[in-house]
Amino acid sequence: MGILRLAHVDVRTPDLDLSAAYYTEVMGLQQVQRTDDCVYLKCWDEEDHHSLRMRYNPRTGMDSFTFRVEEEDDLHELEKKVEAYGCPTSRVSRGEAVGQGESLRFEVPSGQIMELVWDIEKTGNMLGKHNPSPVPPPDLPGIAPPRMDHMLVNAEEVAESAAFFIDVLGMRMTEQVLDGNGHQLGVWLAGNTRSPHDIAIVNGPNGALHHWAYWLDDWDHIRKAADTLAFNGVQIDQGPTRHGVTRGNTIYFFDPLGIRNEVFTGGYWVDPDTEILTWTEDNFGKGLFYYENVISQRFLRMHT
Ligand SMILES: O=C/C=C/C=C(\O)C(=O)O
Ligand SMILES: [Fe+2]
Repeated sequence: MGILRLAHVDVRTPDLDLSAAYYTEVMGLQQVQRTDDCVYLKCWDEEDHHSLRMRYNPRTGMDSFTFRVEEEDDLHELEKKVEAYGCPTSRVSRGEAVGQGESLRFEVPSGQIMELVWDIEKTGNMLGKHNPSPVPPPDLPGIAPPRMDHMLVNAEEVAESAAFFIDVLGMRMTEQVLDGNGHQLGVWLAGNTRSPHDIAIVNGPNGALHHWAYWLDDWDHIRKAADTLAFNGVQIDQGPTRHGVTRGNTIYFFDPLGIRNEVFTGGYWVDPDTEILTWTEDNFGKGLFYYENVISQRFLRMHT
């Protein structure tokens, strides 16, 4: 019951061709559909219609992010809870969005538009369902991650936002960073997955997207991703390095329009009863970048 996992991120780009070229050739995603003003992309091991929608608009930004719920009825249950909290909701009917049926939309307390959906068009991964190969075709261009992993949004009031995701939407907190007064500066939240985070919220401007991340299967693929990024002249923001929070290995970098991407691997498994890990502000540097123990102004202040 409730929130299952991240489904897709919908962003705007002033240069659809450039963005599509980067996400197919450098990131190595599959372009699944193109309309007049939108490109739909997915990773090779994803079953859903798409995990990224890029829409032409003169201004770069995030339109919305979508989580999948476990059961059809969850949309109705969560609609009541979100309304009771005081966020107005609206329904997007079947046929209005490509690749999915009816969905529920609302603005989260930190200003981003969130969407919940159960009915997603399943187009299958690249391996098929009969005698599937364990690996994708060897000639996929670019980084070619198997799937999207998580995203991070900013909030001026992290605690208020975290309470919404936990108390109203029913997500579980796995880690948090507290300032000297015990106020949350960052929280890491999981849906019904074994991941240490499906979404994280860190202090910053309301409405902002900090990054979304693709999963890679091991640390060696992170190293190869760094080679691919450097070869293609992509601006690397941080890494390759390790997170203290989640224990994951990571690289952050920017797409051609300045949207931050991450590739991520490792991290631990969480059970529903795993205890919350807490970081103090004086260890925030290690929490984010365990080796460097310092967070750059660019990492803290650049958002989409
Ligand atoms: O302030 C940003 C914190 C980023 C942390 C992660 O991207 C992560 O844990 O995956
Ligand atoms: Fe991340």
